[in-house]
Amino acid sequence: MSNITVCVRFRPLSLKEKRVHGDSVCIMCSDAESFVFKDEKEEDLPFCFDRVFYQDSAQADVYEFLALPIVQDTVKGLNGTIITYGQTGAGKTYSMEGLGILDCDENKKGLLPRVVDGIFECIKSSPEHSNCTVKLSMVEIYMEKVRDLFDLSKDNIQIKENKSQGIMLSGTTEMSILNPAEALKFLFRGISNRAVGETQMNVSSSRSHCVYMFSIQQESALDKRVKSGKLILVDLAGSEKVEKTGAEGRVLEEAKNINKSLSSLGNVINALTNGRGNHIPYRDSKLTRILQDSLGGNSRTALLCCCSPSSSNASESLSTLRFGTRTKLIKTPPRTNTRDANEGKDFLLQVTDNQTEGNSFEITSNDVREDLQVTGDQSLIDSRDRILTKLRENLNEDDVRLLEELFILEGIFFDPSNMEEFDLECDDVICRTISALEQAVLELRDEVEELNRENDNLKSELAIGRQRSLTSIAEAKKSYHFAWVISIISLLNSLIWFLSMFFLHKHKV
Ligand SMILES: Nc1ncnc2c1ncn2[C@@H]1O[C@H](COP(=O)(O)OP(=O)(O)OP(=O)(O)O)[C@@H](O)[C@H]1O
Repeated sequence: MSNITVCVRFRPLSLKEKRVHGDSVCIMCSDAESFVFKDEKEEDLPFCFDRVFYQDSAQADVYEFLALPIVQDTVKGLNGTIITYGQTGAGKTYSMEGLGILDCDENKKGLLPRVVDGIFECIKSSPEHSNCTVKLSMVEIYMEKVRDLFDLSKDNIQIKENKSQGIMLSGTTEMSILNPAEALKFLFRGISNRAVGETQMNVSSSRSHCVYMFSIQQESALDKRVKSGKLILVDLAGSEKVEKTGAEGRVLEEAKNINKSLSSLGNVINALTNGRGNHIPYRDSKLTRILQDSLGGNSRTALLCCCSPSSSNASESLSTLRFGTRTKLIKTPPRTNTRDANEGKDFLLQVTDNQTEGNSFEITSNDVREDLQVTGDQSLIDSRDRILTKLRENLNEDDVRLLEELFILEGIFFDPSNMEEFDLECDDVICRTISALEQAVLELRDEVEELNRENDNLKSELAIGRQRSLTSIAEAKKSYHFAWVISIISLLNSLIWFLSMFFLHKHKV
């Protein structure tokens, strides 16, 4: 079991912060892993993380500690994720890209260009590097829609789930990249298409969550096994207090969407760490759905919490630090993704081929079938009705009506092959439905467990009762034999008495 690596980075005070609030900072450095934070009430709060990067930290140090081990693992076939999180203007994009993705200043290069270099260096030193492909796709989540940054006409990409490959973005444009220079060119193109706007905290503020996905495949020349690693970098949009930033109109709408998806991320992390093993609300937002594998599944993940050191931003920085502390409690065990070469080719087809969209529902429908052990037609109908009842409890009326129109009245029972028929606009409803369905399955599973427990109790009570009855029957048999013996003895006694009387009478004693 490996933890998510959580690091904190404080950027230098900005000119504006210095001008308006002076040099006052809210942190006192203890060492490379810990510091003391002074909150708004001037109370000292100690914090400890995997690594703390202070104001004068170098971009190269952040890359080497946080990203390089993940890059190396991705080339070996593990999935990896690197996320930058923090208040707007806290330094997420600077950490991710540097001053600009094509900026030539070696010291200021961010994680992305270094990751690209790292991927190709690791491939070069790998023994299987001759049969290797690297692909890049880029999407942004803007106002709860996933947009392809390489093809802006694809502005509502669907998030799908496949049993073997996990979460996939169906139909996104994938660029094959042969060297770092080519990768930078594509990154520049995608980044230029991002939604950026001016806020009071940042003149060039990212108004969307940006997701960079590198997929690396290597086919072994020896045994033809394919190793595939997926490396996801996420530059989150910054959280902001709208009352503080004075956002209005479109900027306010954007801020509301950003804050909503970040709060869904917080809810997922709380659910993953509260130790109750309950339902994880991944489907509450596009962001959490895309990060599902990274947070709760098959990925080695690092989180960089970016903060302003200024006392004027203490409350925002404190909330970022608390988010980081909570995330540190998640455990994710990464697995190597290896399969046969032919299987690997199928995967490549699946990612690019829209015809396979239906596969996304495979897990849910199979799980439901397995969970309910549906075998015959009648039990299938019974199970469907029970699930529908549960769904009705968890969905609003409109969703249930649409759901019925979509596939229940048609007699379709979550059959993946029928999924293509659905209007893509209904995807949100389907997502909520599947979420509710998962909840229903969990509840039904609890019910089944409860019934099994009751069944076990009844069985043991029955066994005790049976044992008692057997003992009673044995005792009754004993008493019955005893009664027989006593009766025979009494009969013999009577006979003796009768014969004695007869003898006495006959001889006139
Ligand atoms: N470590 C750093 N060293 C020097 N300058 C930095 C550092 N971090 C951030 N900056 C500067 O601070 C400003 C805001 O940073 P950046 O745009 O990265 O913030 P952000 O967290 O991405 O904000 P938003 O969420 O609004 O996009 C930029 O001008 C950036 O160059």
